[in-house]
Amino acid sequence: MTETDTPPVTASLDTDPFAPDVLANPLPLQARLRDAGPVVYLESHGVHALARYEHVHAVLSDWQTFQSAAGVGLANFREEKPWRPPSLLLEADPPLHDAPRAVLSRVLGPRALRGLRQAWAEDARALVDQVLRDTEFDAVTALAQAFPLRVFPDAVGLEEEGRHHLLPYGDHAFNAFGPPNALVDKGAPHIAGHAEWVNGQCTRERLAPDGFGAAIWAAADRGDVTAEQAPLIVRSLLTAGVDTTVHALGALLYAFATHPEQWRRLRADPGLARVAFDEAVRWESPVQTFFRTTTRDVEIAGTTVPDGGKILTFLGAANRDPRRWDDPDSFDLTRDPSAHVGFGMGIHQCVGQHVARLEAESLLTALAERVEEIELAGAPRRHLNNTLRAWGSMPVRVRTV
Ligand code: HEM
Ligand SMILES: O=C(O)c1ccc(-c2ccccn2)cc1
Repeated sequence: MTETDTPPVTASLDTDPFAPDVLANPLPLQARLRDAGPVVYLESHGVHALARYEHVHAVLSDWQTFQSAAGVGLANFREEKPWRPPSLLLEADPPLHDAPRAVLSRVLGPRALRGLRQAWAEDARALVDQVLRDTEFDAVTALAQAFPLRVFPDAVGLEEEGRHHLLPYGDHAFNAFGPPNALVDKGAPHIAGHAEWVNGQCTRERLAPDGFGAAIWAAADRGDVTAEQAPLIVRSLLTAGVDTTVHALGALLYAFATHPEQWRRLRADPGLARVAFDEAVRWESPVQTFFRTTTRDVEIAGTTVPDGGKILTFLGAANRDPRRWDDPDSFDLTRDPSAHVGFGMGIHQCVGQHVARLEAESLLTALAERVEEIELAGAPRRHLNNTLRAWGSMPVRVRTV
């Protein structure tokens, strides 16, 4: 065998990316994964990991070779029953994916949201005025959780009673993409109660006549999707649309509380609110990882992954890849973050991203009008989740005008 015949050896690591200490601070493992090679075999779960921007982008852009229908978690739906009926968007490939996606693209699209802009801006100002009666508060509970939970359930058309089920339902759903570890065990005893309320809210009669939910049922009445599909499409909003934005807003507030010069830049130019949100999503990546499943034996950068193999894409690592980003670890409003993979990439790229951006812009604009300085008033505490990077609490101190 000459030198050139020797096949490249695939790097492997025995670190568990879903271990509590790694979830609390994933940055060292992300750097090790990026540097170990384009593809790294994770012995802990028998999967192949991608942490460099180039390969994460390429895999998410090729839905035929790297499918979603076998699940986007560690569980392989070809071998085991999902914990709940699969999502018609997230856990479906074309053609099944096409009609539900087209419906949500319209229901959640920028044009549909124009009617919410004024109301959300006013609601954000009302919340901020109320919170700023104190100069110290917990930014997670008072803002990052409070604002989405004030505006999003109303926009969907949910009943008032029972909305406390939303956060724990989503938290369990995102834990369930990981391995069956202690985080999944913690949520399992309660998920039936949360799911009963969530699934009940997806039925036509329990939805207000003028929200995203009613618009999905109207699409079923038009025949764009079937009446059987409509409740599952509404369920997508309730699963994917709450915890993600709560933790993205947490990331945004943490970024500004630890970068006073960037806060001054935003106050000087409030038009930076939207780019600030995307830079926070790149920098913290509230959605850290998820999987794809190969549909054939496929070679990725010299490593052959067999058909049915699970590929773990590290969005957080890709969003800080020095091969793609200058000074990736800095939170910097002068950069163009638009190519980040924090909302995914390709046909499954987040269909709710415009809703998330409008929530963030509404809240951030209201804060920038009144808060001259914001800083941490104590050590923030992480909330651990197998998929989400989140803050459990974040004491802050503000100086207002
Ligand atoms: C900052 C907040 C958010 C982040 C970081 C986020 C992130 C993501 C990511 C990474 C994906 C791709 C998953 C994959 O490729 O398998 C995704 C898909 C999705 N997101 Fe979001 N999301 C956010 C907010 C929302 C909101 C507010 C909604 C609903 C209103 C939503 C609904 C969905 C749905 C339905 C999908 C599946 C799309 C498809 O498979 O075609 N997300 N999101
Ligand atoms: O359609 C659903 O139920 C659903 C849609 C999207 C997600 C998701 C998964 C990973 C990263 C971001 N979002 C979860 C659930």
